Amino acid sequence: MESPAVEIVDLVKRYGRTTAVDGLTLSAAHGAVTAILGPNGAGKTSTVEICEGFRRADAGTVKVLGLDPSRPELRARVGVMLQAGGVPPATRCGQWLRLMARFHAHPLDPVALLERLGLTEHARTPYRRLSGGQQQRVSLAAAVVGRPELVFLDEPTAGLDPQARHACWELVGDLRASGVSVVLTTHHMDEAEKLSDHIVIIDHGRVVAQGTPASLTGAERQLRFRARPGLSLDELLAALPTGSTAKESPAGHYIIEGQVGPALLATVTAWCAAEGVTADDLSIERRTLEDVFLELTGRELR
Ligand SMILES: Nc1ncnc2c1ncn2[C@@H]1O[C@H](COP(=O)(O)OP(=O)(O)OP(=O)(O)O)[C@@H](O)[C@H]1O
Repeated sequence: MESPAVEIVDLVKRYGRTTAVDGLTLSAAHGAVTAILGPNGAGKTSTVEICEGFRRADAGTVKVLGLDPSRPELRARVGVMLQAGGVPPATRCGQWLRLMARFHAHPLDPVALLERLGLTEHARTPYRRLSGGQQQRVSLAAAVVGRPELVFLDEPTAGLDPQARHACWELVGDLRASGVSVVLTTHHMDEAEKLSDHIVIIDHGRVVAQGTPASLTGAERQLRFRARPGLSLDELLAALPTGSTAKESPAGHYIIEGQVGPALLATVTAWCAAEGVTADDLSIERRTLEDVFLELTGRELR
């Protein structure tokens, strides 16, 4: 069996008294898109930057394309998109991409890449004069122009408008289709669900769940509605078939799980009518990745 593109075992990273990564184990398969999700401060960037060779681990092992991340030969094989850009401020983005392309044996065409990411008319603009979203796209282009075997994208669509976000998603889809392994971090659950083969949710520097998007969200459906906050869930549950669960999360948003079908729907609407409650936006849906994420990592702000 082919070894993973990235293999992390028992990784620990400390900054003084803060343990940012606390025994994290994960692997990212070859030719797949792996998304690392986690609340602010969960340890995503620390983990990714150790894989990129920018930070040193305090304990554990990390292998990137089978090699230690500090090995110089990885530079030609791995593309990196940093949160902070990493492009010299005075450099024109077209010039920067051409330079990056020259470091690689079989680069993508920089002109076509600029066009694809909507940067053609900004090719001669110094990096520091570009908008945040344009700078973000330049960093993305720089990460992939060398046609890497593996690419790390740290929050690639943060601050991008919907058009640019879609262009980025298409690019990631094409990378995957051409056999490139992609490891990305994101706070956008829809993006992770749409793009990834494998999702790893981390919190407090450890993996709390992982799997395919479908295995994480499950096949179970939920009935959801909005109504005034503080309805008696005990009374509602008493009216529902055994095995059902009901919760209010956040206030005024009700979620019922169990044998979700017409009978349950009828019971809920009848109960609401008897209580004089108007149930708005009543719908039957699958659990979303965001539901799973919040269940696993809580609602507390970090
Ligand atoms: N250079 C540093 N010095 C001190 N503490 C740091 C340093 N870098 C990160 N930390 C701390 O380590 C923890 C993990 O940070 P990290 O940037 O890895 O999280 P993250 O999951 O990428 O967060 P975000 O989603 O906000 O980007 C945080 O508590 C952060 O404050």
